Amino acid sequence: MAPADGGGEQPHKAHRQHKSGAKARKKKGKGKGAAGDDGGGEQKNPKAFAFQSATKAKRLQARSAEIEQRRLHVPIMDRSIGEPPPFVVVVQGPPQVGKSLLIKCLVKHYTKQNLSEVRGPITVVSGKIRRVQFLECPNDINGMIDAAKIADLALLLIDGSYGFEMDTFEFLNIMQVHGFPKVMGVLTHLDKFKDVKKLRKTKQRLKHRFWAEIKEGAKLFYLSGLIHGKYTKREVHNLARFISVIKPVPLSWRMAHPYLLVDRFEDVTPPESVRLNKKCDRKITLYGYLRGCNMKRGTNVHITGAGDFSLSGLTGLADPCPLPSAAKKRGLRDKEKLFYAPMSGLGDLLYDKDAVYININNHLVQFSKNDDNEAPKKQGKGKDVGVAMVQKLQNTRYSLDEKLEKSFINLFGRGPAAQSIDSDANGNVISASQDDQGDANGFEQVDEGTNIANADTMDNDGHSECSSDSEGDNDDDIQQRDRDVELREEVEFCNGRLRRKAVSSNFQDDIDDEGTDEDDNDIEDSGDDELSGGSTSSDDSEEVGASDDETENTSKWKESLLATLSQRSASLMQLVYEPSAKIGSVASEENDDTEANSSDDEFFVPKGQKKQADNELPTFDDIDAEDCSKFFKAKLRDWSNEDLINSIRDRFVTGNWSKAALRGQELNDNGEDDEEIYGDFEDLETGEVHKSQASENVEGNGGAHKEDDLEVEERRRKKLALRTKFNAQYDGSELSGDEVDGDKKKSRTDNGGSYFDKLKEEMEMRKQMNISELNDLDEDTRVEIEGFRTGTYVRLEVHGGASNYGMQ
Ligand SMILES: Nc1nc2c(ncn2[C@@H]2O[C@H](COP(=O)(O)OP(=O)(O)OP(=O)(O)O)[C@@H](O)[C@H]2O)c(=O)[nH]1
Repeated sequence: MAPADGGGEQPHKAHRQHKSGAKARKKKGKGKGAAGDDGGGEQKNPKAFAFQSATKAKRLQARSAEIEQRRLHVPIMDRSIGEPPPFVVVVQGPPQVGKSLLIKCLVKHYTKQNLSEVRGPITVVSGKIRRVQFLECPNDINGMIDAAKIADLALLLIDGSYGFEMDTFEFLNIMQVHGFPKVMGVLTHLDKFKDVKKLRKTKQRLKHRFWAEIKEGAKLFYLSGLIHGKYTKREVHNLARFISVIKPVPLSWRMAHPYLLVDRFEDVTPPESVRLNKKCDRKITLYGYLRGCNMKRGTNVHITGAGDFSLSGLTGLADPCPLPSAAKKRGLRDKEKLFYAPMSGLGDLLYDKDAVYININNHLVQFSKNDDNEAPKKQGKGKDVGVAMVQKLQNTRYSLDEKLEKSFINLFGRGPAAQSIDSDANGNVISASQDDQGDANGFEQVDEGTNIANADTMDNDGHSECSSDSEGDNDDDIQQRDRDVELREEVEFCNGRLRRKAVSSNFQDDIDDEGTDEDDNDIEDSGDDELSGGSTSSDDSEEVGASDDETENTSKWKESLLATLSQRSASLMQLVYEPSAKIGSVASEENDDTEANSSDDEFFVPKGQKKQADNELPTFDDIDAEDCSKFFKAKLRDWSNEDLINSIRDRFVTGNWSKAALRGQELNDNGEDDEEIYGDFEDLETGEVHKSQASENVEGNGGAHKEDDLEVEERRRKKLALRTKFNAQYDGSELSGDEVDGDKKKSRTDNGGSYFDKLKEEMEMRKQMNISELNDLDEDTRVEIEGFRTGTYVRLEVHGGASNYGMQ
């Protein structure tokens, strides 16, 4: 049929909206909800929306108040700026439980690299903004104590086929003392169970025992067994996901002290001194990521197991395992899956303060003596100079001792040979150390090579059905269960070694025991979806006083600054732009009163003597020192003295205010006088107009001032921007703007939330101000004032204490 209008477009039939029926009603309701045009039923019938039961309302109120209270924590000053240091995962368990294997599997998961042996901390990049450092906890009590101090997450490995051993409980107790970090249990050797029912019961029993020890709902992973000598990929993947999302618990002591987990160390003692005296004082360098808080030069350090030392050097190095740039792409490309394990012989480059060491795999460069004839063939071309040199060095017939002996004999000849012998000796010493290193590397790499070959065959494993379950919890309550469990140690010989079984009377340890099936489905039901349930809140009771963080280090950093400034020769910049005297005066101005007023004679009085003169009592300013608890005997003003009280009377309402006003008047008068003295005047004879200093500055240096003003203005704007950004992110302010529920708001204020919010805001503001101020300084000055920031890879140099390092 032809269209009625004779061509054009056929008009579409208009949509007919439902005016009645279910659809229309639904739409109506929606519209009301969104626009709220007619106020809805709440306005029409407020009674219907009022609470029905007073008890219920009371309970609701109590609940919301409880939730609110739980939200509140005394804020801790977070001093970290920039990239955070890697997250430390300590893998602990009794001997032969599978610690090394688990670390190897996790490293393989994150980096696709096979680790031949687990030695020292292993750093891997696990995400765009996250690095993880794995550490195998040694099987002795000292090792456990050290590991507990630095752990952010502890993976407790338990031999499922045997049950709990004493090592696990010992480590748990140690961790309790050091501020409990996050803990996850991992059951291994579950493949030893042939009976499925027995396996299920054992899992159940161990899970409840674990919960009793840590808390209800603590995470427990099950590694069901090995496939080609490795844990199944799926289970490792699940565990890795957990590790990646877990949030570290902020422990107040750790956040207030700088510490580092050393992942590499070198003995840099001159070989000659070692030769002369094997027990001479060694010089060692330690490398690691700085954690906790900033660290300044001149700090004393404690090396666990060795003692206290003063630092001879502290340098910041380039990050050996940097985070991939966050902005570029969404996921992590294979190339960027970085890792760093210098003690395990992984990683090609090692950076030092003034050198870079390159590791070359032996199978790539076959310099060993056996390949003497084959090497040139493999190269295809003639011998490279470098290759020839290395092989020549390998072909040395005489040992170092022999050569030294010979050179000693030659020395009597007094000919030109004596010189060459000298240099020879030096050369030998150097090459000897290189040889040593090469040998060591070679040894590791041979191992690695064989392992890689093995692993390649392992990789082709099929997936087994995964039964990895994680027992999640949604409960944030960190209160630990009461330890009313009686624990007994039973030493027995099992699987070729002595094992210390942990037997508790409250829990049936007999695996063969047929218990009730009450929770049989529990394990299978809980799954990976509970990832987010893992975060627990920390116990903040000990974190009071964190708000004073800014001031607590004041006196210390000023002291060290003054000391360094007085010692340091003036740099070129200072010579050109500032007289060195000025620096001294600025520093002394900042320092305490006594030091500022001290004469030259006093300046050269040794610090110790000065203290003695003060009757060895700490000064008032020591209260600001880092650990103020030590200085409680500080000599404060004697407020029983009447004169002293009178001297400050004017500052109170009862004081003589007229005097204070007079004083103010005098000050103003003086100011005016000054203006009169130095103000503008016109020389009537010459007709020259002299202007006051101030106005001259304003006019004459108008350009410069404008620039200054602009800078100030810009800085102010920057600060404001930061503040707004912070406010926008901050949940409290968001709520105050958007929150509709008046009750909630009220309870927040009532519960002191606003107080904590204010504290937090203040702290954040202070931090931002510090950052913006410090960013204006050049790097050296910044480090001098602030110290090295957390997350920096630092190199510590320590001198002395040979026997303590255990490296004779
Ligand atoms: N059947 C079975 N064997 C396992 C399991 N986990 C680890 N193993 C084996 O247990 C042995 C010890 O593993 P490691 O990783 O060396 O254990 P470890 O805890 O590092 O041992 P130490 O460093 O000596 O304390 C290895 O041969 C593993 O293959 C498992 O779940 N089932």
